[in-house]
Amino acid sequence: MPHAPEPALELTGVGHDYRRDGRRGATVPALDGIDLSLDAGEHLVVVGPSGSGKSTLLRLVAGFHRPTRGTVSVNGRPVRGPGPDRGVVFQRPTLFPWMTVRGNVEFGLRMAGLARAERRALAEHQLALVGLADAAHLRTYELSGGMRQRVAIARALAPDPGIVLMDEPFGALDALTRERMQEEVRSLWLLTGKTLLSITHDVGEAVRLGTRIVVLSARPGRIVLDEVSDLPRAGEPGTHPDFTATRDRIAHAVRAAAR
Ligand SMILES: Nc1ncnc2c1ncn2[C@@H]1O[C@H](COP(=O)(O)OP(=O)(O)OP(=O)(O)O)[C@@H](O)[C@H]1O
Repeated sequence: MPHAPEPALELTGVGHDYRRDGRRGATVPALDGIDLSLDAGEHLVVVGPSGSGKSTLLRLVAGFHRPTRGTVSVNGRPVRGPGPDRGVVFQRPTLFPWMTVRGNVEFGLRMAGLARAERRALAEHQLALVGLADAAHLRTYELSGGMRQRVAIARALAPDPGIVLMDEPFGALDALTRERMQEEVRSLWLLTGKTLLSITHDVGEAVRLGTRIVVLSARPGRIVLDEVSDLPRAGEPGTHPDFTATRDRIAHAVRAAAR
């Protein structure tokens, strides 16, 4: 019998406690009892009230922290630190202002030791995918917020990571740009077939983008709802007849989780 493919992401019995500064032994329980298995090509969106451990979950997958309990694996390999198999996009893109757009996208590729011509070809491909082919020569201070976030996405995608992690990627953008970026990320996901894990406060965004939606409870964060959705694969998810009912159900779960 053929082997089932490894999950793209697997969390088993994951818990995380932060140590409180200056108080020996005192800890803040941020996450507890997280079991999650995500298939390649899915887009998992994590929602939950403030302080429910969403960013902590993403940081554990990114390898910025080691879990206090349990294990995190990406493509069957335990996560022991940050690595090129995971691309990260933050809420406020951390771009290098002295570099051009292309230089920023090439940065990780240069660190990985790729030759100049190869770096350039990959960067140009990614910039075209995010609609910035004509902006490659600009400095990042010449860009709008949405353009900066597109550069950050191109940079995360360039090394071809197995999974892309996005921590509130549109949280700092105005409503119109945010909507446009949601649509762009959905198209990019359909086009590239990448596995994505993102975090948002916006339940509508979660339903528009997530093929899997997980709701975390308030501290410590535990999974209170884990739902598969086909909406992002179907045309314009915001106009789908199931959109409103799904959004209301998830919003209700988030409100209940905050109590
Ligand atoms: N570095 C840290 N040291 C101590 N406590 C922390 C640290 N980072 C987060 N916490 C605490 O862990 C809990 C979970 O935080 P986390 O940022 O993961 O939640 P979140 O759901 O992403 O919140 P938000 O939606 O407000 O960004 C919170 O109570 C927070 O105060």
